Amino acid sequence: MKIYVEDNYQKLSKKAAYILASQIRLKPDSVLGLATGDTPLGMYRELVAMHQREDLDFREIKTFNLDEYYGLEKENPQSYHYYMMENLFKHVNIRKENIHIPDGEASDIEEACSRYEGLIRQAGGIDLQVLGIGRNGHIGFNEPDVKFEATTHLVHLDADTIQANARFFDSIDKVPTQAISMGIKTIMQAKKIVLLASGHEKREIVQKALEGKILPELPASVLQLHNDVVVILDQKAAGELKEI
Ligand SMILES: O=P(O)(O)OC[C@H]1O[C@](O)(CO)[C@@H](O)[C@@H]1O
Repeated sequence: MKIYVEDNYQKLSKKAAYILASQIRLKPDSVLGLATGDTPLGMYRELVAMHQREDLDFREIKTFNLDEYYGLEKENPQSYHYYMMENLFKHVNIRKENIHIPDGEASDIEEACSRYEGLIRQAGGIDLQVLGIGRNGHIGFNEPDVKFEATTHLVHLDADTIQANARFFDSIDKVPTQAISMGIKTIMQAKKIVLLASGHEKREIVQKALEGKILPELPASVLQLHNDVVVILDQKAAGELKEI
């Protein structure tokens, strides 16, 4: 595991964008796994700027997002479909048919999940997966007490996650209680993983995930078992690490 500690969020975002841009330039038909949440927003801004300034080319890129709320329409401003369109896809030259996000409106959930896994396989697997980390250690929407062998599936969100994400909704009772998420197995099959964390409130969970025991109670701890993980932190999120 390679850990970079950057001075601040802006530098973290630039570093992450640089790694993604290198992946895109070295392999223009890369398959990228993408994340939502506040943390990658700066990285997406940088990538859009690189596309506009330097012609960073997304034409052959395929993307698979980690997760989507279950029960929200794609057009809902709180959906991850909407987030990805607004923050990345509508600003770059990616082809619509190359964008994949779990279907939060699927009526046959099992079929939708296994189709998603099939599409990832058909694309040749994920070359580079971007991750954030939840305050409870979740990656994607894989909540504590996760099954490490799970692939894409329906998850029930933890009270902590619902609370944390309530800031994006009018009230807490509007936050969906379920989501479709890639599983830990799906994530661990990515060839390379880039984990981002920023801010004081992540410092304890980052320390436990990177330096503590590998436990289903802390889903992100499984990343210690992956052989190509780059972690990019700002100073605040790195504050509790012992080995830096
Ligand atoms: O970057 P944030 O907003 O702290 O979110 C952390 C994690 O929580 C989620 O937003 C889900 O709750 C994930 O998508 C994200 O990786």
